[in-house]
Amino acid sequence: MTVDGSTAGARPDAETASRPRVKICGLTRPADVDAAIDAGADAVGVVCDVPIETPREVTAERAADLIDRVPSSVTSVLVTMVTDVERVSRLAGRVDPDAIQLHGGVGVGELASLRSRLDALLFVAVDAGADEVPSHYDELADALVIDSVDESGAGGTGETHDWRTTEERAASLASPVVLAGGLTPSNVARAVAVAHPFAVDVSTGIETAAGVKDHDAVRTFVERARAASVETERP
Ligand SMILES: O=C(O)c1ccccc1NCC(=O)[C@H](O)[C@H](O)COP(=O)(O)O
Repeated sequence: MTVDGSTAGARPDAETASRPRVKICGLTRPADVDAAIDAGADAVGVVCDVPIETPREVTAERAADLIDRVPSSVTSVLVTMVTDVERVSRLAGRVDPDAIQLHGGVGVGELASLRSRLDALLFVAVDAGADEVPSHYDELADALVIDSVDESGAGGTGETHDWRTTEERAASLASPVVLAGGLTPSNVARAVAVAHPFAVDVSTGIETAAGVKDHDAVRTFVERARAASVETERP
């Protein structure tokens, strides 16, 4: 899931330019990574180094193994709540993802530093309920993940938010917007129709148990998200 409108390594045609990209997140098992890739996901995410209790957190070693399975045509994303520049750089060095998704807030100095030091895309999570998006996020991030986060800024809540508000917010942002929070195979087409995101991101809504993906749900989610056109649904 590059952020210039193409899938990594491929030129976008008219069809791929108008469809939302799909990120499958919170992967903890090799079979689930393979299932997401086989289903046609544009990006896959693993959660590592977060200060909250979550069954989706994996060690850096496991994160590296999972990301090692991801072909170059799919964007691998390391999701973390660490923002200390040295620590993120070390983690990125061990795991070697295409992109890093930061949750929990990140200052302008840290974000600028990460931007200049890391050879990875930077996605920053934004609280869907916050009044405004910090301007440095829009200036320095490669994409903004508008998510239903908890009080610590963590994602993976399984909660939806007001997609209409997200759509209005996205219109004022220069960065591509990734819609996350409570998406499921049943609601993703409607979410795309309302919010017109660049990409959709799902974890909880395709699980049989926390951290375990339902492969049928993964396939259905990707199919329905891909079938939903951002351009043709725009009013
Ligand atoms: O999944 C977690 O437990 C998690 C913990 C801390 C930071 C981020 C986390 N997950 C991020 C994601 O899985 C996605 O970006 C998104 O939040 C998925 O939301 P949902 O579909 O509601 O689970």
